[in-house]
Amino acid sequence: MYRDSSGKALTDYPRPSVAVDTAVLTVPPAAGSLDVVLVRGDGGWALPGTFLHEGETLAEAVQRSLADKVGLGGRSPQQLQVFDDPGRDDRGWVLSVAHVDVVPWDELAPVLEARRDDVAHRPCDEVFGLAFDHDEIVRLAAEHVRARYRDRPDPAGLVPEPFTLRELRVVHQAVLGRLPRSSDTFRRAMLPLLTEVPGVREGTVGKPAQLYRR
Ligand SMILES: O=P(O)(O)OC[C@H]1O[C@@H](O)[C@H](O)[C@@H]1O
Repeated sequence: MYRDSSGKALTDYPRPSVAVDTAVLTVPPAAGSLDVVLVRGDGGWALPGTFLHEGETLAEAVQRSLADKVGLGGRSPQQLQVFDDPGRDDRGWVLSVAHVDVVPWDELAPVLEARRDDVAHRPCDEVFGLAFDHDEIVRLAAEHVRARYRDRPDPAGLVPEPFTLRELRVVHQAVLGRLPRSSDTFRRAMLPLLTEVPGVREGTVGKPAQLYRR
């Protein structure tokens, strides 16, 4: 076993526990907001998270926590930031590696329905009083996703393809929490980044709208 010059092994020094947490974000239809998935735990509502097990990667721990606490599989959340305030968990010294994922509503809805007593979604901007420092993780995750949506058409793939410019703008508005820009400015910024596909969407009012993909 490795020992340093004073004869101590790594286990002779105080070590933090490591946890992972994930902000799973989505846009529910008609809600007009960027929502986060919350789970009911012993300390109240929280992000789905867990302690890292021996021999496990962070990505494996994230997938295990999403499967166990939300019932969500097949996702690969992205690392956001390490939360390392030594007092963040009053049970002891715990670092949390925060992750973020954006999941289309159609994929999330059946999962939420199956666990509706213990899993919920709330607008990110209205979430306060979560366990640990999870409020802060939600703020950071929302900022991260909003920054990605500022100049790119639906980078997380929330709008099913093909879509009209109006459908795209509605989702951008929900993610950003406000009207992104005038519809003309939005059109000018997004059009060069979209591929026109054959076909139009017939609406109840106005002219049929052109369809696009990312
Ligand atoms: O909920 P359990 O599994 O008890 O502990 C994991 C949580 O402990 C906290 O530091 C982390 O933020 C993570 O959410």
